[in-house]
Amino acid sequence: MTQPILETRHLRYRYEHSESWALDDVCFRAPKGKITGLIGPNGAGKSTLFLNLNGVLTPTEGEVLLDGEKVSYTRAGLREMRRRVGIVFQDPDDQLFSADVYRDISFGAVNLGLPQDEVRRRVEDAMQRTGVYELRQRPTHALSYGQKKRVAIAGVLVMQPDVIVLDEPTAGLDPKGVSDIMKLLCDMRDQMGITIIAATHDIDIVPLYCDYAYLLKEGRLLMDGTPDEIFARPDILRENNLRLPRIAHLMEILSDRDGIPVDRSAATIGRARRELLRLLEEK
Ligand SMILES: Nc1ncnc2c1ncn2[C@@H]1O[C@H](COP(=O)(O)OP(=O)(O)OP(=O)(O)O)[C@@H](O)[C@H]1O
Repeated sequence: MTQPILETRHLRYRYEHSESWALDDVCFRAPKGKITGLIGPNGAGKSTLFLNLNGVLTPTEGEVLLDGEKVSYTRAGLREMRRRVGIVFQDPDDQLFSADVYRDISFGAVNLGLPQDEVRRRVEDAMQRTGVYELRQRPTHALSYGQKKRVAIAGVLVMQPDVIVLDEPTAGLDPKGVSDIMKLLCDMRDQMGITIIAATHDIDIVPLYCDYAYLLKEGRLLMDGTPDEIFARPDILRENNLRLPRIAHLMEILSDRDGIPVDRSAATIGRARRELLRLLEEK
């Protein structure tokens, strides 16, 4: 793995009045400039981990490191952490509260005390990148769900973060909305070098867009690796109520129903392509 920009070491978190650990001994490393997926069933601890990753929650035990430095939970340390690690909640209505799109996106930059010109420059850049420029005067309540998601991402981009953490970025979107939002995240990685961490129940996102992934269950990390490594263990995914990606289902159908001798565990585009090319060459 390349150098992690954000890391937890033996992180444990227990909510007040709770007897069990929401996170237990979690060693999570987000490689710099990559997209890391976090998959896991309901209640696995994904949201709790995210809130620890940007300082909204303070670890009960263990530590969080940003760029190799232990996070300081002083006022200044937390302000710096929240500027560098942006969070996008699952429901954009939890994030948008200003009267119109422009004001909502500018909120964080205004709060940083930046000069007006710089605020305007950052907001315009964020609106262009997220494709919401045309909506800038609209009231936020008059936007579609997908548009609200983009505005929420733009509001984080104006902070010029190093890392953006997104809870279920594709939930509630139609298929085009899903590919548009994932393309936006890939562009932010490729053009701006932003590290992306995304929690998702949408397993198809992992082989298509993620560079690395973690599987979390009942507060513990069960497995991590590249998509190829993760999907080489379909038994573990099935045990945890996660289905295989569609690519793997296709390979299973070709193998089991049609009797074509492909490796039925090929779950990523790269492996499926290699399998199909191998077959063509053998013909
Ligand atoms: N405010 C809270 N107080 C007490 N327990 C909580 C609180 N929030 C979450 N929990 C518990 O912590 C554990 C992890 O929850 P969390 O919301 O982090 O999981 P998740 O993976 O994000 O779930 P989902 O996929 O359903 O959003 C669960 O057992 C949950 O009941």
